[in-house]
Amino acid sequence: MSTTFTIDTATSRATPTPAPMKRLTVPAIQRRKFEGKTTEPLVMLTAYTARQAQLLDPHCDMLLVGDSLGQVIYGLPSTLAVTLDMMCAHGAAVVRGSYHSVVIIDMPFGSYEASPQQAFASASRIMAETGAAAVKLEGGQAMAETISFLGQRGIPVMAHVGLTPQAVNALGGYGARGKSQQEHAKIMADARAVADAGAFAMVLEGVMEELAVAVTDSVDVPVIGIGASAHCDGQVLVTEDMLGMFERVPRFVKRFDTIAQSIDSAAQRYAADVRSRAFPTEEQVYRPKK
Ligand SMILES: Nc1nc(=O)c2c([nH]1)NC[C@@H]1CN(c3ccc(C(=O)N[C@@H](CCC(=O)O)C(=O)O)cc3)CN21
Ligand SMILES: CC(C)C(=O)C(=O)O
Ligand SMILES: [Mg+2]
Repeated sequence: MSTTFTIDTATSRATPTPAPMKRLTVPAIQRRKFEGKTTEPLVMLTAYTARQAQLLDPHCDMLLVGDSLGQVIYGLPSTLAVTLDMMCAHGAAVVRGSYHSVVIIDMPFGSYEASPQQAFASASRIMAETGAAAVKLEGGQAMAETISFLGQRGIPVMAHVGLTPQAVNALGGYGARGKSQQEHAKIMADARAVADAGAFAMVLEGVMEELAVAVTDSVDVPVIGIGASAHCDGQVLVTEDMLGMFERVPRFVKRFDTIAQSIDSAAQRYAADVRSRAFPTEEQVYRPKK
């Protein structure tokens, strides 16, 4: 009896046939907007490692390698110091760990804003080194030309409007956006501009709910909310926030577990067992067979 193998085009690795699940595509995600009011919302979570991707992948439509890894993985104070090297290393790991979800990689601060040409150089490196399906970048009207430039050259772009964390210094903090009439109009114009420029979907972060509903109803691509509205076409959260890794989280996070407590408890019991020589026992040491 011989086993047949499939070469996974995303990972170039041989996997036993049949593959567990079919890979979703960017056009399939974009089409979800038009499949009617009964369509289920799109499910997106962040992933930064191969094993995390493996565990989340079967439950998601999209996995985002977010620049939030700066804070979550590297202990940085904001996303501003995240580099292309970091995004490529974690992006490749997530693609290796996933078979089903569309993998999207955040473009880090400083790697795309100067010109469409700079954005293409950075995005093409991300696509080549990771095997991801798309990139995400922050900004509205100011990024429309860049989104269209990348799209025309074969790089699908997810936009990110509303609270854009890479602009934290200009915004003056991480507070909700769209409270004034002026800000409401600006964010609505940003959403329309990125949709018109050909973004296949957009993240809408940290905005007043009324604005989130209006944006979702005003653009013809999926709007993925975070601190936005249940009316959005999908939702995203940072996985570590959702798992309860942190004591303090933004208002928009729902905690589905409390893994910080599990890790603390396990480390405490490991330390006690080492100090009392209760670990290792005969189960964990190598002895000659009898
Ligand atoms: N772990 C994590 N989760 C995120 O959602 C996230 C990141 N990191 N890093 C990148 C950005 C930064 N984001 C943030 C960061 C802080 C708040 C926050 O503290 N929100 C407060 C209100 C703050 C204010 O009013 O000034 C809240 O209670 O919602 C929100 C979004 C969202 N993104
Ligand atoms: C919070 C999501 C949308 C993000 O951009 C990130 O994780 O970096
Ligand atoms: Mg981000």
